[in-house]
Amino acid sequence: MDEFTFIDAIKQHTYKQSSIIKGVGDDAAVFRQPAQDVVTAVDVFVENVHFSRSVMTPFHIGYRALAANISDLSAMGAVPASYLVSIVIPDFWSEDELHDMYSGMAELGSAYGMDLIGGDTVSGKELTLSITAFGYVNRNKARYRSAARPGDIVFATGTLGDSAAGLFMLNNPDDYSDEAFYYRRHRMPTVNAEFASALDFLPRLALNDISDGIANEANEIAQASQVSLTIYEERLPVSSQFGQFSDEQQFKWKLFGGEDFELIGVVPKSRWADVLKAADLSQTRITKIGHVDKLGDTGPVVSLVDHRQLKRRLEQKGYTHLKQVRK
Ligand SMILES: Nc1ncnc2c1ncn2[C@@H]1O[C@H](COP(=O)(O)OP(=O)(O)OP(=O)(O)O)[C@@H](O)[C@H]1O
Ligand SMILES: Cc1ncc(C[n+]2csc(CCOP(=O)(O)O)c2C)c(N)n1
Ligand SMILES: [Mg+2]
Ligand SMILES: [Mg+2]
Ligand SMILES: [Mg+2]
Repeated sequence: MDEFTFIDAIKQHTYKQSSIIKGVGDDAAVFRQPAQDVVTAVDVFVENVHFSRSVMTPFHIGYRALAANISDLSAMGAVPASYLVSIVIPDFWSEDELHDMYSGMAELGSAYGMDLIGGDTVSGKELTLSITAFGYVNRNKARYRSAARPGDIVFATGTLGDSAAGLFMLNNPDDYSDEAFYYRRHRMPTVNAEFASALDFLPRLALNDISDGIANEANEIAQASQVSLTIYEERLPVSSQFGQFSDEQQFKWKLFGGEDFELIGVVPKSRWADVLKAADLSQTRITKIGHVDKLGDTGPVVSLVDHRQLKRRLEQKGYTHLKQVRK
């Protein structure tokens, strides 16, 4: 198989999105979307940073990479439409493994009516996958981190910490309950695109997707909106068997674990009932986890009220790349 046979094998022969004028097969793709705003995001996934072959099959690698991108589109309130895929492929990856990786993307992409419209294929030392996703949102309805105001409600979708728990369980097999559930939450995370776009009617809403851990994303909202946030530890939503892990693991995973691809949102109190209705329609679990406060004397702060009702600062830590000091 060479580069061109490979491209031929993974290319779609028809496109679901009517906006696509040219997909795979020329120097670039072309689409037209006159009425809406186009939302685009790119993320890169590197072997042994974002995934390890010991616990992820090629199918899962593809699936989760696209999930991370759809999650960013959801966090903007956009409806997913199409994606580009660039890969660096080591020699030892087989044709079947590559096709399985594309099947992982195609399975999730198809569920959201998305088309693969292009990409790039090169050989190299370490498997690296970069996906650029496109979505649409009604004009001026993209949801920004800067939309939070004092008095608003802070909420989260789904449950937190499951992906980090799943990764830990995959690496440290033991006698746990609900293993399959946690494995799946890590390998095939749910995304909240229907819920986010169902909130289109709201005049004001801030959203952020939880890729690095809610402590990080809550701080991003506080900084972008120039407000402070208070979050109650006891309200943080966790899965039914989460209690099987130590207190320390639970605390670390639900606040700093990341890769849950759930959403943290902020809405005016007066709109909470509308959010609950949209969540019900899209069968999304949502939980009120805190509120927005005025900017503190020292700037935007996120506080965590713990199970003993003690309030402390929730630092912006989580999964951060480039941590080492470099010149
Ligand atoms: N190398 C880069 N060049 C240009 N812009 C970048 C680069 N890296 C990140 N950005 C931009 O910085 C902002 C924050 O990016 P970041 O990757 O932290 O967000 P995210 O995709 O939501 O999070 P994550 O990657 O953890 O899922 C985005 O606007 C992104 O496009
Ligand atoms: C082998 C392996 N080691 C560690 C992790 C955990 N992990 C990697 S990247 C990331 C944050 C999101 O990344 P980004 O900010 O690049 O979107 C997290 C929580 C993993 N999944 N696999
Ligand atoms: Mg990113
Ligand atoms: Mg994001
Ligand atoms: Mg990150």
